[in-house]
Amino acid sequence: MKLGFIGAGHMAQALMLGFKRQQTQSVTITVHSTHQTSYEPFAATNGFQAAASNEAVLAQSEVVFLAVPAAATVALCQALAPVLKPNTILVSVAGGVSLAQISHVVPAAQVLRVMPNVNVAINQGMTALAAPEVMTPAVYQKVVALMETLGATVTLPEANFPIFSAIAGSAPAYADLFIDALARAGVKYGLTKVAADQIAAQTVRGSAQNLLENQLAPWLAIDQVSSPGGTTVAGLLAMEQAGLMSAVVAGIDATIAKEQAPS
Ligand SMILES: NC(=O)C1=CN([C@@H]2O[C@H](COP(=O)(O)OP(=O)(O)OC[C@H]3O[C@@H](n4cnc5c(N)ncnc54)[C@H](O)[C@@H]3O)[C@@H](O)[C@H]2O)C=CC1
Ligand SMILES: O=C(O)[C@@H]1CCC=N1
Repeated sequence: MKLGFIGAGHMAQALMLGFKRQQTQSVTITVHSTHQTSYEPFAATNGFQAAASNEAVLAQSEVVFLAVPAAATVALCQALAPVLKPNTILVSVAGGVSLAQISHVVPAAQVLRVMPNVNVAINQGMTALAAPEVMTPAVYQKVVALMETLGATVTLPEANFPIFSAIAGSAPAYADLFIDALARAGVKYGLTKVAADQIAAQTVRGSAQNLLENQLAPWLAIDQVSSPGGTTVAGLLAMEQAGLMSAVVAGIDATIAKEQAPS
């Protein structure tokens, strides 16, 4: 399948690297962004085609990912409208930009909204897709199958995108913050940061895999670690006293509030 990318920042690069790494579908990638110095070397290093313009990406691609800053997405679609081919599928990854806002400026286009996270780069992503009412199921399934090569997917109503974006799109940063906090505690007690980072990351990876493989609710796994009268429950209670769960929920509240009222 011929894939195109407009934008070559963090999200676009994660998607392109994931598509390069997966072995389920045969894909070719064409990319353009406003920063020549970033997309041209990236394309050359990875065997992708660097296009001279956004229009050239459109001309060469069946599915085009729009991965520019959210605030630039509608204007980008407006600029692309005159050169859009009717069978091109546009896939917007922009947080907080609705299908209605995009379809308003490209009414004849086949547009889909997805929310991936950066873990798509290693085919461990979590991606939501919103199925537009006007798109045929076959076209929609084609994009679902494409995104499934990058990790897990879920179809959600667009109304759920802000919460999904918070607990999956942004959450790699929040999970990394927790890992960093564990590691810094390790440094406090004498471990090197390099060793502590690895220990904390592997522990969190194992815990996530345990929940998924055994379909365990987190609280059940927490109980398994907490020996009666032991160290873990003492740590858990101190974390709760410091407001860990409330702090996380407050962070998610702020994430959603920002998406719903971008600056
Ligand atoms: N970074 C992340 O983890 C996630 C980001 N997103 C969405 O992905 C989009 C991009 O975010 P990032 O990659 O983080 O930003 P970024 O700032 O790293 O990348 C933006 C890219 O867009 C390019 N660009 C800007 N205007 C352009 C135009 N008119 N034509 C062509 N290229 C243009 C820039 O040169 C740059 O390559 C945003 O809409 C964001 O909401 C969605 C999910 C997760
Ligand atoms: O920070 C952001 O706005 C984007 C959307 C989800 C993850 N990153």
